[in-house]
Amino acid sequence: MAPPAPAGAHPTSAEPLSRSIFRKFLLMLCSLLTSLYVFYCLAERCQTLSGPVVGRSGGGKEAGAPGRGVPAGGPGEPAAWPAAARRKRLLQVQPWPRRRPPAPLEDGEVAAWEEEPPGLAGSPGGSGAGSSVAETPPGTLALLLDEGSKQLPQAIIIGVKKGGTRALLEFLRVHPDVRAVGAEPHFFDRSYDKGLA
Ligand SMILES: Nc1ncnc2c1ncn2[C@@H]1O[C@H](COP(=O)(O)OS(=O)(=O)O)[C@@H](OP(=O)(O)O)[C@H]1O
Repeated sequence: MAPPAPAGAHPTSAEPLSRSIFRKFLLMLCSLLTSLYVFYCLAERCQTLSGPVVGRSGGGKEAGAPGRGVPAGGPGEPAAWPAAARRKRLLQVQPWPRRRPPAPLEDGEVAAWEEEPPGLAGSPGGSGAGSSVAETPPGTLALLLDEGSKQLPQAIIIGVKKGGTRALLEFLRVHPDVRAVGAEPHFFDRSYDKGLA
């Protein structure tokens, strides 16, 4: 019968083998956890840098298509994303408040309306809202809008006659993010009594 090994004696062969396996297992576990953490961080990063959404209405009609509301270099170009985000705010839908407009201005004239409807395609000042104005009889603000959409213009040009309002309208129309009406609606001086409906 063998006496028990004294303290500090050389361990048996089975003991270092189990320790070696345990160390390898720990090493593999640490590597696995590190890999999972890195993968998680990369997934979060990719989710944050996902492509911008342009517009809210119109489905995928203009999303990814060249033109209004899409970065010039394509939807996947990171350098153009900040500009696209700003444009997205410009193209967001503005709610249509159900209330009467303020009192008409004295000695004032509504010269033109500027609007930026969401998801509108086409050239600025072209056949969009401008053609609606030309075809719809005056008296309602609906004539400023495309069919099926209701929204107030985001900007209104107000000025006296011969005050240069037409020139201002034409200058603004040049901007690609401005959709201007084709004709002056004269809402406050001609159609105010009919309301917004
Ligand atoms: N920047 C600038 N400087 C000087 N004059 C200018 C400017 N922009 C427009 N105009 C003149 O303004 C006149 C047109 O004004 P409106 O567009 O307000 O006319 S309207 O009342 O809407 O029909 C029109 O004048 P008339 O040609 O005498 O009618 C324009 O020539």
